[in-house]
Amino acid sequence: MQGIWTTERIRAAEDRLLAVTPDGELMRRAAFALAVHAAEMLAEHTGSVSGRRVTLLVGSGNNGGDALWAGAFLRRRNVAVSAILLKPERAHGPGLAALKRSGGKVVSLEDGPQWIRRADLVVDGIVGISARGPLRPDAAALLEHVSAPVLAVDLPSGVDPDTGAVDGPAVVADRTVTFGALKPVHALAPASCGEVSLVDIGLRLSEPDLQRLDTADVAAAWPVPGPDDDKYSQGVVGVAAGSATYPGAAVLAAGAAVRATSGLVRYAGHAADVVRGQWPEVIATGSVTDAGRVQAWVVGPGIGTGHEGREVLRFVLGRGVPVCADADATTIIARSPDVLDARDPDTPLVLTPHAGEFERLMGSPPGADRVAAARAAARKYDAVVLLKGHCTVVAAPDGRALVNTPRGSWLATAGSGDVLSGLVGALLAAGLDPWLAAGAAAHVHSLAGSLAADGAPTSASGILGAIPDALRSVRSLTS
Ligand SMILES: NC(=O)C1=CN([C@@H]2O[C@H](COP(=O)(O)OP(=O)(O)OC[C@H]3O[C@@H](n4cnc5c(N)ncnc54)[C@H](OP(=O)(O)O)[C@@H]3O)[C@@H](O)[C@H]2O)[C@@H](O)CC1
Ligand SMILES: Nc1ncnc2c1ncn2[C@@H]1O[C@H](COP(=O)(O)OP(=O)(O)O)[C@@H](O)[C@H]1O
Ligand SMILES: [K+]
Repeated sequence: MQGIWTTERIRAAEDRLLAVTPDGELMRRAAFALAVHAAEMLAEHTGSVSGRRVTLLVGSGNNGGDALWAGAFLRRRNVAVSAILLKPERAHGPGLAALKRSGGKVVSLEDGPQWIRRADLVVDGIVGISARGPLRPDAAALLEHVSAPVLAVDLPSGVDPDTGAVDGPAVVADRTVTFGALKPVHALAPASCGEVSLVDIGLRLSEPDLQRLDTADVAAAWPVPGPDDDKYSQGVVGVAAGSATYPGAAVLAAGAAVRATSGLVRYAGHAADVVRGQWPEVIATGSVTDAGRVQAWVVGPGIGTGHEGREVLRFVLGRGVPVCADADATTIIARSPDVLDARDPDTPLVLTPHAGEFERLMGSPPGADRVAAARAAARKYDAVVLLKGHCTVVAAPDGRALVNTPRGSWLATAGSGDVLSGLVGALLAAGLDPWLAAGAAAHVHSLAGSLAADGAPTSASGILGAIPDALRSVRSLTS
């Protein structure tokens, strides 16, 4: 697991470290690493370092100080460094002195645009973890002139450090070099951060506020059959999805369950014939009441939100096994919360809303702080909540939260959520902790999406077809 800490926690840890570190030492550690990355980017984009032009955007805090010191280090490699000071009277004193000593140039805010346009690389030192609200107009105006690659110091300015939300003009970085620990912005705003590099400056932090699964975590968690297993022992998953008019959801959710784990998948609903035709290995029946025993249910995609759907949901919630309630099932729960009375409070429930379904469940949209939103829903429903979106957040009622950072946006295609619910259900049936099941499913789902797309649009069927390759790629770490 990768740990992610809020800026409040990071600031407290920095204060502890600053108290036992010589003055300026931490900033120099940070800035040296920045300069190394800047040189690497110059070499990558222009073929050389010496003689290239770097322009620093320098705010009034330590983030600007990092940029100024990095500029001084770059001068040693004969880089032409110019610094635009947003508040000259408040620029970081020692950093500015170091830049001037090294032969770096300070240019006025008015002349800034031409220096930005001529740069081979722009270093964003406008704001770091003390940023508040949208970028101020003078900083925002400078960004209009940026066309060179951008290296962000600690985080891309204009993006909220704790939520990743963007409200107005903001830096879009090619690379972000961050110090001490990952902050929420790095997991929640991947498109603004670009490639993220973490530099160790010696910070010591305890339990993270947010986590991200490593491929190795997913590999370790994903169930594989052993010598003593048979088709039943690995957990049988039941899928209650689709309808005669909309059989696609049933085919996709059941198919994802088939591909996710070995063992057995049952289907119950009005699309039994179509599911059987597509997946002969699935045992399909017309109704949940005669589906047979399962160790987890996936319920909801395409079942409708009327009386029959409600009764199907009530039935599966009452079976005493984990349930992944998706799509129409989340809408039914929002409209008729009493269906949850059928649930044994000790059996796991995973809800997988997209933003619209979340709004139905909670009465308001997720808003800028999606982690807090998912946590609130998890508490309210005493369920694991997987909040879908570009970055998917998974929160448990006990407060654990993880984020799945996507590889592009290829998953934004019809039916893709049905594939995800099949994956979650298969992992629940195998007995995984529901929070980990949801996180691991989201991880493999997005990996399958990017493998299926491979640079061109894909479809839910494509994502489904790429699940084996995604699992092979994940598992290659363990073999
Ligand atoms: N501490 C450490 O150990 C280490 C810290 N390190 C570095 O320090 C960084 C944190 O530095 P920091 O705390 O000085 O604040 P920082 O983020 O630079 O902001 C400064 C000022 O910006 C302003 N401002 C705020 N919002 C704004 C907006 N929307 N638009 C425009 N301006 C805005 C506001 O100033 P104001 O003008 O309001 O007085 C605020 O005070 C951290 O990210 C890392 O890079 C590393 O060196 C490693 C060691
Ligand atoms: N812009 C995006 N980038 C990455 N993933 C996305 C994006 N938009 C949607 N997704 C993912 O695609 C899936 C869509 O699910 P859902 O909204 O239920 O669609 P459907 O109902 O068509 O199956 C979710 O896993 C979601 O996280
Ligand atoms: K920055």
